[in-house]
Amino acid sequence: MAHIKIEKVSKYFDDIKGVDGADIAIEQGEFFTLLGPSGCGKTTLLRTLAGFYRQEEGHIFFGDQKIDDVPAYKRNIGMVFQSYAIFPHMTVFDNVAYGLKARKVSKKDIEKRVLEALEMVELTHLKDRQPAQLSGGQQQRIALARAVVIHPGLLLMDEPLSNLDAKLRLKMRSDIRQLQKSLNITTIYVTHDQEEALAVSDRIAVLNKGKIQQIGKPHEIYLAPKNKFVANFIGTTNFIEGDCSNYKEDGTATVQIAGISFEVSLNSSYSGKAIYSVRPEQLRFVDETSSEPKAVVAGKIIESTFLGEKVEYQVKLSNGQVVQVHEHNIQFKDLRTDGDQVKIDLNPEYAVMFDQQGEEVINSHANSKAKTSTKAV
Ligand SMILES: Nc1ncnc2c1ncn2[C@@H]1O[C@H](COP(=O)(O)OP(=O)(O)OP(=O)(O)O)[C@@H](O)[C@H]1O
Repeated sequence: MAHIKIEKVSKYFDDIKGVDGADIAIEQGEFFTLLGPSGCGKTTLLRTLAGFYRQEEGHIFFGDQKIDDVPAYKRNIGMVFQSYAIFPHMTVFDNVAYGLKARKVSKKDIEKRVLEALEMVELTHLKDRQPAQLSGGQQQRIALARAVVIHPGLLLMDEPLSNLDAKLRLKMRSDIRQLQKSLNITTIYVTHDQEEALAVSDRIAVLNKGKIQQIGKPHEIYLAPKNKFVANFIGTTNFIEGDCSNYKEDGTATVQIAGISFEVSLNSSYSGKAIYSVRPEQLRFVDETSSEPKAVVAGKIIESTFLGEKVEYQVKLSNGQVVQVHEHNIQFKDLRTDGDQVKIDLNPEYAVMFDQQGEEVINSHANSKAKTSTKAV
């Protein structure tokens, strides 16, 4: 049985649907991330789970217990927010002890558990300090210790790293993940940062306008996006418009893109405009020696940016469209410069093709062979 089950939950603010029919089942110990742009409903869903909002539709279960009518303070949830929300007038120790005192835990047990929690976040040596004497990263660690010290059944984190600088963010996200794994706490994490989501999550739900677009493991979301929104929101991709025609019994059809045409396998019959999505690192330059290029199109490099581990090229195709190509493992001899004429394999094997509206995947691409868990419940 799922540890947390969100069943067709909708939360309205007058006529705005903050969350629209969310269906999610989360396993014990899972690190589950709600990812999406500003205003997509991440915080609303988190606050509904916490019991700060009451959903208008649907139900929430913790195990087999329906908790729709359980007040927030009885849900046994630990929370960490973007603003550290720690008490400025209390010491680090007292901040962490707060939830235990409220639960009338004995003084001896409070001492033991607070020290354990501070040890986990490596703050034992600062236990007598006031929060104002601590850095942002240290303050967020107090918030984390305070959330886990109550031994919550569920840990909710709302953009906990957004106030930290880039380097500290990387360190903290890996610390959070390790702590979460070692405690095996089911965690729901909110972020709008797709790289962060890919790095920390067991699974991700991508939201847009209150609706879940896709649920899957990080690689599934990245390699097999279910619609144009997800392909665009996660990572970088090239969208190339084309036409799909001539569907045959064997499941193949002809796609015309950027002045060339080639065969693709479709999931089912389709003809009409299509949107072809291919990631910059999946595109490759080809020459006479390349093995089996499938869909070669000519172009000219109009901008190259050397970034050490990779070079990012902007390539203008012969039909005028500009695509991004990222090359890794660069050797001196491979470097290309502005104005170079190149040929690119549009590589249908790894591309995802959407219908004209960008709502459905129409091709059966290599990535669809990966097992996907896009079903919500
Ligand atoms: N208290 C409220 N009253 C009215 N509308 C609200 C309220 N809270 C959220 N909304 C609306 O509900 C939608 C979802 O908001 P929410 O804060 O959940 O988004 P979010 O994905 O967390 O965004 P952000 O990343 O900017 O925090 C938005 O359209 C927002 O304007």
